[in-house]
Amino acid sequence: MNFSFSDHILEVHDLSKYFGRKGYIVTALDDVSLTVNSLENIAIVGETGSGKSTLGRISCGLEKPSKGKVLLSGKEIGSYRKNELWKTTQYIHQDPYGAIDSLETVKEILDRPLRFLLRIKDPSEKKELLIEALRSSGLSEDYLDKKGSDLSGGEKQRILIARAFIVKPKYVVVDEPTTMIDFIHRDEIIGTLKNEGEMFGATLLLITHDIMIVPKIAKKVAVLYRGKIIEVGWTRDILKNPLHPYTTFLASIKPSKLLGNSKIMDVLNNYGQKKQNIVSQNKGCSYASICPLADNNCIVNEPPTIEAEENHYVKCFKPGEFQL
Ligand SMILES: Nc1ncnc2c1ncn2[C@@H]1O[C@H](COP(=O)(O)OP(=O)(O)OP(=O)(O)O)[C@@H](O)[C@H]1O
Repeated sequence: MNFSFSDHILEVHDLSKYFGRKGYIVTALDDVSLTVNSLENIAIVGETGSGKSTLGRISCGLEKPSKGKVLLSGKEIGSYRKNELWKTTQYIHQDPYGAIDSLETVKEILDRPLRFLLRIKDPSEKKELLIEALRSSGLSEDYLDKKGSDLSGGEKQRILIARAFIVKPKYVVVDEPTTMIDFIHRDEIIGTLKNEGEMFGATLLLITHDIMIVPKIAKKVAVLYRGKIIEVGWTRDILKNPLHPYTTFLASIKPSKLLGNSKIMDVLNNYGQKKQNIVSQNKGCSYASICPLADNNCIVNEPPTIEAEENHYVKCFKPGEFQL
């Protein structure tokens, strides 16, 4: 499935990733193709284990594909020098608690990319960049001397955002930015990410379980299910008119303000658990084992990818037939 734009920041072609685990192979990604235009943020949604982080990590060079290729700004990702790669792309980790050393000061954390990637030595230039990075992520200069242990989860997340954008990357992968954050701070973090992307001219790839935050930040969305893209298109089209039964299910979850992310994840994970009682299939649609519409054709044959409306692709024999 190829969602095509001009001026591509990212092109993923026929990407597969296999992990060997305890004598058997896990297919984390299965023949994924995706094209992302510059400055058009994309969200990758799907349940636990669907391959979102693997796709994000490969797309910014943190992991190597088993098959296929990735072009970043038109250049094969494997051919970047390390220094050049980390000035072009950054990855914001999903766990701000694990990613920030509690003994380091904010100044030390933010200084590292300035020293090792941008090679900035002049102290006044450094200070200016540090303050700019803090301000644009919603924190004041006073944070420079705070230690990791002094920061709340939301503040840690903002420091990770500041650290990523301080090098002015063109492409940033943001892995589950709100999972470990209080529900009430979720929108603020999403707003900060969106503003930073716009301010620094970076395209974001947002990885999330939570389809509700997608329209706040991403123009496009790709839905992953068991390592395959099963639907991709403009966010507004997919939320208004989901065509794959799985996307229909995702789009139907309307959390109240009282529901936190963990609750949404529980719903999705419980839904995914049903799979475990069903014999896994090698052929056919990967969703057939739990799809309410599946018939013998879906079990035996792999569904084609069709363009159901302009720039709205779905991999299903019965697009749009499932309603909740
Ligand atoms: N380093 C690894 N070694 C072995 N298996 C892995 C590794 N990384 C991922 N996997 C497996 O690949 C599959 C996809 O994992 P991935 O983390 O990409 O999914 P995800 O959709 O991001 O899940 P989550 O939302 O829980 O982070 C899973 O079955 C996972 O167990």
